[in-house]
Amino acid sequence: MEKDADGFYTPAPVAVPAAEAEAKPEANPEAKLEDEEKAEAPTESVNTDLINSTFEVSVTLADQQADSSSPLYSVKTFEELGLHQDLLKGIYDMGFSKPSKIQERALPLLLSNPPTNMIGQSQSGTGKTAAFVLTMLSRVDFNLNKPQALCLAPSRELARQIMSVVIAMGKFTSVQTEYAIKENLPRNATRITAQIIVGTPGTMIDLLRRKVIDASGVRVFVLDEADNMLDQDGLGDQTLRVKNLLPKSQVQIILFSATFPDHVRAFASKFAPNANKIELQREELSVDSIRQFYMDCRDEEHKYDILVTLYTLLTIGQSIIFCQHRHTADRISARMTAEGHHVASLHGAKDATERDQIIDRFREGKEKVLITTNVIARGIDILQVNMVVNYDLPLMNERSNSRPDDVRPDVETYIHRIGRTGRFGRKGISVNFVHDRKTWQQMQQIEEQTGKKIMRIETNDIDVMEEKMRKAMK
Ligand SMILES: Nc1ncnc2c1ncn2[C@@H]1O[C@H](COP(=O)(O)OP(=O)(O)OP(=O)(O)O)[C@@H](O)[C@H]1O
Repeated sequence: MEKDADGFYTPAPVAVPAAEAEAKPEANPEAKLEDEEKAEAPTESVNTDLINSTFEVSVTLADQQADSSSPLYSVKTFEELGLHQDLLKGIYDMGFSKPSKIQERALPLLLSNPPTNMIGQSQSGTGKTAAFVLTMLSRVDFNLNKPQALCLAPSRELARQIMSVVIAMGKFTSVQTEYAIKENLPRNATRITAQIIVGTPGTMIDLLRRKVIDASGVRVFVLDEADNMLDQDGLGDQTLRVKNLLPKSQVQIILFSATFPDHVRAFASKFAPNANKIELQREELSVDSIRQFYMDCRDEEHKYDILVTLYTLLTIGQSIIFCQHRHTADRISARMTAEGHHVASLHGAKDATERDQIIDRFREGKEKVLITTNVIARGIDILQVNMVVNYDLPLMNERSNSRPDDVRPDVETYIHRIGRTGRFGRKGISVNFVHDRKTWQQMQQIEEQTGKKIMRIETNDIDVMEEKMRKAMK
């Protein structure tokens, strides 16, 4: 496979027999409800106007979009990508002026006829959403009142965010949209006539099974965070079941993610046979505009003290603090709140209404510090987030770790977590807390596997620490 000057691998489509794609066994399909959906409870009508926090951010994109080594670079204009006039209006209305590299590369392939499947990889925050949303909007017949494009995401927060992009980009079209996330539909809904449906896999399966969604007209099936959606340790079974409920031919399958680890790559190729592929190399996975640091903490308690010491820095812009467990997120946030700090916590055990309120308040800047779990490690796009803290490093789940004393870091989740900052060329910093030999080794493995240096920050000289971090954020 040849790598081109822009650092992308674009091999010819690889032929995989369609039958193989369906061959993956469904392990006890009824048993596993996605973790996300288990936690969901009744919610009120959905606020789709989610992207209302962008205007405060000033950024000079022009230089980066003119630098051929940047993932934001393109030689083409949106006009040259074959998009309908109404969609161009939507794009410019969102304030975009030039496509990013993934948009420039993927869109002509995605829009060409006959439709071809796509496996697309590009760093976090480089505009993959627009590429698949514009494809869905381009393939829909607005005169036909039936589902034509389905999009799946791993969390309700991400599904809601994607929907806000569909609505913003489709503003000058007559597109109709609907959610497939728990409790968002009226209970007595019998038939969805909307053309684009965005949701999470469990609810999508339910609506397809009950024929509330008639799949006969579906032409596009998108998986955002596709490696996560196809992972057999995670949502893979459910995603495959959705696919099996769609027509066997005519559906263009589109997979996008910033990461495609080896163990899902082969399955992805079977899931989306004969796909055009746009791939990155491992060392290209995280963007350079995110400066990575670590802090040596003495023990768990010291981690908490350091977090509190960082509070002023955390609130310069906005920050996301990632913990491994829900109870840690709750504990830290309760303690910080009791000590007079202003923080919010979000995880999958909270009910849907509360989750929606928390993320919306954070998006609007009403909360500046969000303490959370991996539930929002992927996809969430909030431009003012300039700092991510890995209070706990992300770890592979138990099934993937052979020995409990040799717990491996989850490098993909790490890449997605730090990618919540540094969006579309903005600067951001990430800070890892290490507090013992094990976490130190885990961080070293992350460093090795990503090929990016993680710099030490002193924890005992607050002024030096602040100065270093402020400088990296500028
Ligand atoms: N061509 C463009 N010009 C300006 N801004 C853009 C452009 N394309 C996307 N953006 C903005 O860049 C931000 C990141 O885009 P997006 O969320 O699609 O990234 P992503 O590649 O899907 O990231 P992740 O891997 O984290 O999901 C969004 O705020 C989006 O509105």
